[in-house]
Amino acid sequence: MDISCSHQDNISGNTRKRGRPRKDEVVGSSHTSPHVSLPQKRPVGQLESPTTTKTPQCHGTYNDPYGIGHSYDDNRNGVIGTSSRHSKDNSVNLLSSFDDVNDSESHEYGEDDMIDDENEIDENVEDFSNSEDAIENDTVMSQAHRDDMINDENGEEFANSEDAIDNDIVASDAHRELERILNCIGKSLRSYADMPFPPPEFLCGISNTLIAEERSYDIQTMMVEHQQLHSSLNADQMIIYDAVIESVYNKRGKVFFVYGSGGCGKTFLWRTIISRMSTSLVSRLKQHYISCWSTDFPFHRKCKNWILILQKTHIHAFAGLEFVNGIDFVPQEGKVYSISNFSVGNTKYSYSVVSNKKNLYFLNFTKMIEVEEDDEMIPKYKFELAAFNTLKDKVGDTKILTDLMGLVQNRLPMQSRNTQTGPKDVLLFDISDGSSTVKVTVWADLAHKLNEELDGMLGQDNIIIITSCGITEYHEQLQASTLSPSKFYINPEYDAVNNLRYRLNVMNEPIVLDDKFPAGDCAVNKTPVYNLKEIMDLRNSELKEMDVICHVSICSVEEQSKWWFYVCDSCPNEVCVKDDNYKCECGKIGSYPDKRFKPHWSKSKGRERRPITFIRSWYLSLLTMTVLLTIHQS
Ligand SMILES: Nc1ncnc2c1ncn2[C@@H]1O[C@H](COP(=O)(O)OP(=O)(O)OP(=O)(O)O)[C@@H](O)[C@H]1O
Repeated sequence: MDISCSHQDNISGNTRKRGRPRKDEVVGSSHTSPHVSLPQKRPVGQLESPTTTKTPQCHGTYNDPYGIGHSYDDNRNGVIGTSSRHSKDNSVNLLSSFDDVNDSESHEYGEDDMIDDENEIDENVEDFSNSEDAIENDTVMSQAHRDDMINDENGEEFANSEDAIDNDIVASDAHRELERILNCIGKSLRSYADMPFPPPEFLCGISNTLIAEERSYDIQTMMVEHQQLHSSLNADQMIIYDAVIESVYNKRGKVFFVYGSGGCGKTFLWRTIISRMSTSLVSRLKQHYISCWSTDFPFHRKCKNWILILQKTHIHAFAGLEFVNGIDFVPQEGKVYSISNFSVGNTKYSYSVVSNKKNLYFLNFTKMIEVEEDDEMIPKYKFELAAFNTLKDKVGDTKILTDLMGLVQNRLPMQSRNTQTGPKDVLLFDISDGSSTVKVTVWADLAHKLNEELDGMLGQDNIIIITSCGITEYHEQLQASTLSPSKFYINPEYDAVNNLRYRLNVMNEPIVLDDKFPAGDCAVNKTPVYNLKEIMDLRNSELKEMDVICHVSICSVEEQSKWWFYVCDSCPNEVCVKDDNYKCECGKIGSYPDKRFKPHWSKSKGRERRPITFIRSWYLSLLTMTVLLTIHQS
């Protein structure tokens, strides 16, 4: 057997031969060798060649500046890797964080499997309270839900819903037809910069032939094929396989040349790698599932909406009923799930519940597995809390719904309101941020649930977070009203809640500092006490992990360098203070940004300086118990 660079047809030859089997193809039947049949398989390294080396050669020395799939236009001459054609439509995007999702291109796989319901709010939602008398305004909101209503630049409140839908559909249909015609002559609307391109759901069945081919692979079949092929790889093939997969999964972007004589097993290896790629179409993401509601629109399929918290932020996911009915468990809020084989697309519709510009689409073959061990890297909650003094801008905003936080005040007994769909129960109360109040109307079942929970918490100051509200204004009084995706959280363990509580306390009473040094507990717990030198020496000890209490004297507080900063709750950027609010480049204005720390500590004054990162809970105790105390005392 030889493996050589000159093996032309390895990639540039007939792609069907090298490609993945279609749904109608039988695994293993797409390629047979005239020399070696499978029952008498002769793995790489055992096949004879009189002229060339028997050892497969694999080089992975070139970095791909663009990442897999964009690294080389010409992948002939025995280059084994992921061709741009494959990666473009079946990319292996190992998304490890939300940033990756943000950065990833829109992926759409198999239109039949796509969820085409990207609408945002349930038609049957409880809607905005009417500014007049807090009666819900079903008409306005349900029209808003059906349409992509937007505030007209000229001041016209909302477009006529039915017309807007029709026009959109007609336009998209026309663009689809144009695209189909252009495809016939090998062109596309995308070639014309000024021409709009129809949304993916309108492209069903007319995609570019290559894309259509790529989408027609049967994932289940490919998984079985991969298992079969992979289990047959010989040692040499396995080394190359591992190197390629490692590069792809760790985004190293290497280019590999695998060469050898005819019949030595290059194609076999190629098929094994490609079948692996296609079984991991897109990333695996761990996420907290936090919220669920249904949409059911006249022209869209039913769909579950989930809000998923990823490592840095959260995202709106759509799961079609085929997927929901196909899983044998009900996802539970707060649990962590690993999901794979989903699609990522741009947010195109109004009434988003999060500001994230990407959505996840669960496909029929998306996998969702509960993760038992939570490494606590994914936060339990994630909100985009709006500052009260920015709410005026959100009145009538049909783009992004609003999360609010405040102290519950002036709760009225449950009452009933007449609406267009009949009488509905409402719970009315105010929330305060210490300087202003917002009137809140909670509708129907959510109202009963909230009322019950607040009844059980009488006599204490309750801080509530209400998500996905609509904002209205009446007589200069801002009002928030719950909608279908709205949820409430009373006194959740969330930084912003602690901040607000602290702020409210500061406003009402003098700060009391705890003058007990926490290290006093060490005698009780028998935790060993080490000085700084002894702690540093622990680096050389065999102990891998231990709890210590460290007594340190703070000689000075570094005032010049910033050792913490505020970050936006919509994106990871640092925010700056402007007009009593925190403003981010992304446009978000908030009152309760998250804090990030980048402290340094000194082994001794002026000498070795070590950057360390503390998790927030450690810092809070440090701040209240030590740093604040020291500052005040000195
Ligand atoms: N590890 C393996 N286990 C079983 N069969 C194998 C293995 N490796 C290769 N084969 C078989 O050996 C035959 C030749 O392999 P393959 O077609 O991959 O070689 P090749 O190097 O691509 O040949 P050519 O350069 O002529 O295209 C095929 O029938 C293939 O199924």
